Amino acid sequence: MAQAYEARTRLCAAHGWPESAVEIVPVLASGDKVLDRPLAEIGGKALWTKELDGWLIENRIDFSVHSMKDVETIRPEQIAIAALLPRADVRDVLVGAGSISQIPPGARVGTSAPRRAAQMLNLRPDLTVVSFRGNVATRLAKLQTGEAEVTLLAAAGLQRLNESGIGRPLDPPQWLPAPAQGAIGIECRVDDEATHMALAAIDDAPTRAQVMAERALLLALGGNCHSPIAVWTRGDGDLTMTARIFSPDGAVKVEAEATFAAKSDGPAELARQLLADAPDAVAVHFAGSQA
Ligand SMILES: NCc1[nH]cc(CCC(=O)O)c1CC(=O)O
Repeated sequence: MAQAYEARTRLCAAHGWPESAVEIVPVLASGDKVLDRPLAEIGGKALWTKELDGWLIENRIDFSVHSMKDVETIRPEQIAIAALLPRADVRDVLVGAGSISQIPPGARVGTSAPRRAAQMLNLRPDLTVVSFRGNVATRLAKLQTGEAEVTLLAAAGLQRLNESGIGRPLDPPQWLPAPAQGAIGIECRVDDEATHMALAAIDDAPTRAQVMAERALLLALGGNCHSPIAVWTRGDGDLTMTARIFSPDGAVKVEAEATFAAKSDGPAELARQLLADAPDAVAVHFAGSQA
């Protein structure tokens, strides 16, 4: 909802519209309904877009607002990513300890994200990962009740909830975010030219360059919610991308870095390099290119 309000504010400001020109229709995603199992188990990312995609295609809404981290790499052909809002803080924050090295030996890390679990176990093999789902408030409550000592959350999500005081940001290159983390995307029907044009006015070019490159990397890796992929991209016209893939237990980490032009096949090339360098223990978790 915070993302939807931000999208409305930017859209109305760009066109001089009153906020009443945009009606916000809350739609509960299945990912928010099923909270007792890890996302990877119940079907992954489509859980965040399925309902809204249906509403959009059936003309019940004119555009939908998503956290791009939750949007699958292959979209329905009727749907266009019409705008990407200026990217917020891409970092994860650590809650429950002042730094990764200060986490008590053998502590439990609450997370259901394969990327966060593998990345943490790679740095701290002594830790134990426990499954942690739900919204920010639920996850923080689980820390309070002692289900885990530490957890990881996206800084962008906390900022949108006015909770940016929580936790310690984890800086790249030690800790890398998820593909498209911190970016809000707005989608409309491909054939709705008026809405597409209205939304194009608030599209942020550097964010689009980075997010599309990260989505291209994910696609070329054949990545999904079961595959721990972390990536950090900086730049605009020329992008520098650092990408890591892990074995689920964090024991193996493969890294590659490259600088390439936006919209080039740089991300696919980087993906090929990662998969070529990955031992079978890691590569087996990826479908390879053309996923
Ligand atoms: N469904 C998880 C999810 N998807 C997007 C965000 C945060 C906002 C963002 O990264 O844009 C979160 C919460 C989290 O990872 O802590």
